[in-house]
Amino acid sequence: MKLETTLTGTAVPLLSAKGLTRRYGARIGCADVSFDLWPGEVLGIVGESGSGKSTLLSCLAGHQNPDQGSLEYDGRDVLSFSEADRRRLLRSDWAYVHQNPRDGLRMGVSAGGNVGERLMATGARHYGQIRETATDWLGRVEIAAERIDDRPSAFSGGMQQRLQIARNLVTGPRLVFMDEPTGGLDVSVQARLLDLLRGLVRDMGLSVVIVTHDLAVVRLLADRLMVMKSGHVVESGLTDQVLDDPQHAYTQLLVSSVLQV
Ligand SMILES: Nc1ncnc2c1ncn2[C@@H]1O[C@H](COP(=O)(O)OP(=O)(O)OP(=O)(O)O)[C@@H](O)[C@H]1O
Repeated sequence: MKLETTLTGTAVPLLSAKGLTRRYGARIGCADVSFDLWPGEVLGIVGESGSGKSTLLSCLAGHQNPDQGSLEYDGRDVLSFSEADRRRLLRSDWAYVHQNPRDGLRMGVSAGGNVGERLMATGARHYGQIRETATDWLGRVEIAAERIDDRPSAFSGGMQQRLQIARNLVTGPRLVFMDEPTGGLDVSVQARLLDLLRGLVRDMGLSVVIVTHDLAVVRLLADRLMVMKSGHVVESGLTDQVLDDPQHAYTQLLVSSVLQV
C-alpha cells in the first residue's frame, strides 16, 4: 500500500471522514462515521438493508451533504468545495459505479461514446485517440471491439456493468465509489465481474469504497471492512479478521446467516 506524504513527510490518507452524520427528519441515515482510507486500499461497507450504507456512500461521494462531520480528500476539505469543483472531481479523480448500470451509462449513446464521453469531459479532443482508447478499454472489460458502435441497451446486464466500469476507469481515477456493483446479476456473471474488478483495482492501484450486503464480495475485494447497523459502525477491521473472528453480536449474526444459506 502506497502512503501519500505531505511536504513535511507526514502520511495523509486519501479520504478521511470524521463524525459523518446524516438524518432524514427524526430518522438516522448514518451517525458519527469516521474512517481513513489510504491510497490503494479497498474499504468494504456491509450491513443489512436500511443500515445506512447508501446514505454514507452518497455523503462520501458528494451526492448529498452530511448534517455533521468533516470529509477530507487528499488533505482538502471536500464539503466546502463549490459545486463546480465537486463536479470536476467527480469527472477526474473520482468515479462512481452504480448498482444499476442504467444509472451510470447513457443508454442512447454507443458503447464507444459512453467511454469516450468521459475522456472528452477531462479535455481529450482527438477523435482517433479517443476511439483508440475506448477500444482498448472495451477490451480490458472483455467487450469485443466490434461492439463499439452498439448501444448499451443491446448488451446483457453483465456487459452493461462492465461498460459502466470502463466508462468510470478510462480517465484513471484515484478513488472509486461502488454501490453493490454485482447486485442484480446472475451468480456466474457476478463471479466473472468480481474477478475483473479485482484485477483492475490491483493493476491500477485504485482506492475503493464499496458498499454491499454480500460478504463474498468484500471477502474477495476489500482489505478492510466496516459493519453498519442502524446507521452506526458497530465493527471495523481487516476483512479476514472481521469475517473469521467477528466480535460484535450483529456481525456474528451476519456471518452466520451467510454460512447457513
Ligand atoms: N431519502 C430518504 N428519506 C427518508 N429516509 C431515508 C431516505 N433514504 C434513506 N432513509 C432511511 O435511512 C436509513 C438508512 O437507509 P440506507 O438506504 O442508507 O440503508 P442501506 O443500508 O443502504 O439499505 P439498502 O441496502 O436497502 O439500500 C433507513 O432507515 C432508511 O429508511
